[in-house]
Amino acid sequence: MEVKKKCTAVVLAAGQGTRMGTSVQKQYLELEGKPLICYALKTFETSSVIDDVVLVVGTGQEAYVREQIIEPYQFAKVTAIVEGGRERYDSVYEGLKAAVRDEKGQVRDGYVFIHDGARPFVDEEMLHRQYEAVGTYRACVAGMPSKDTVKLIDDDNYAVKTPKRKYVWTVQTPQVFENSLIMDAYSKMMREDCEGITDDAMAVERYMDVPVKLVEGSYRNIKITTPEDLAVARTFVNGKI
Ligand SMILES: Nc1ccn([C@@H]2O[C@H](COP(=O)(O)OP(=O)(O)OP(=O)(O)O)[C@@H](O)[C@H]2O)c(=O)n1
Ligand SMILES: C[C@](O)(CO)[C@H](O)COP(=O)(O)O
Repeated sequence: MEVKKKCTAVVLAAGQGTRMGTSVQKQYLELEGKPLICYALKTFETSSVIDDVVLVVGTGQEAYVREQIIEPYQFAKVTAIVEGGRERYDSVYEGLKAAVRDEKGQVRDGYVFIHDGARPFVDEEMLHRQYEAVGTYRACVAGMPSKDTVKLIDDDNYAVKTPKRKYVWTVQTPQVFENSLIMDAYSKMMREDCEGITDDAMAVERYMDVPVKLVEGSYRNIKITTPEDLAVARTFVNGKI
């Protein structure tokens, strides 16, 4: 029987939530009785795939997060809380450094699941699909076929290209990688060029000779970005759809 590889989730909660426009950062907004970040953390806590969690928070927020999130909700799998950086990729890199190294500082065998704390509806089935896929492909990201036609535009908003819709997926998190692959990709990227990087797969696409596999996520796995997303999230939590 194959031995299960260690899986660490890096959960990102160091963003400002500018597009949400609230004084409280969106990951700590209350969603039907508990902070939004608790939904993803609970899924990882109860998952049979995820062994431990590194939580990436904003500067100076560690005590707040311990007192208001980790302790009251008993998230025992959160073994490290680290401070993130200015851009999402800075935060991911901080999380990765804490997630993939052993006591001797070597990158250990295993997989890392990088997840936006602002996506509350990651689910256990998705984690299983990704665990299966990463064993084969080394790099896999959750995504779904685009429901809309997508246009590439120029700086003046003129359409320049319309890709065939069957080839267009919108990408989500978790984005899952072999530890050594994503560490190599991120280390190179942080040294060389992070321009325009908006997801983790791009680090592998840009710096490693390994194709990234898209794995079915879920249409419920939305990122809470603007106020209308919160209304949808409430509907999901209340089981109305
Ligand atoms: N420097 C950053 C930026 C983002 N994130 C995290 O990355 C996820 C996805 O980012 P996004 O939705 O863009 O969040 P924000 O950066 O907070 O939002 P905005 O761009 O509207 O400010 C979120 O869980 C966010 O907390 C992070 O940890 N560190
Ligand atoms: C990683 C991501 O969630 C995939 O859709 C997304 O790219 C994050 O982007 P944002 O600019 O931080 O919202």
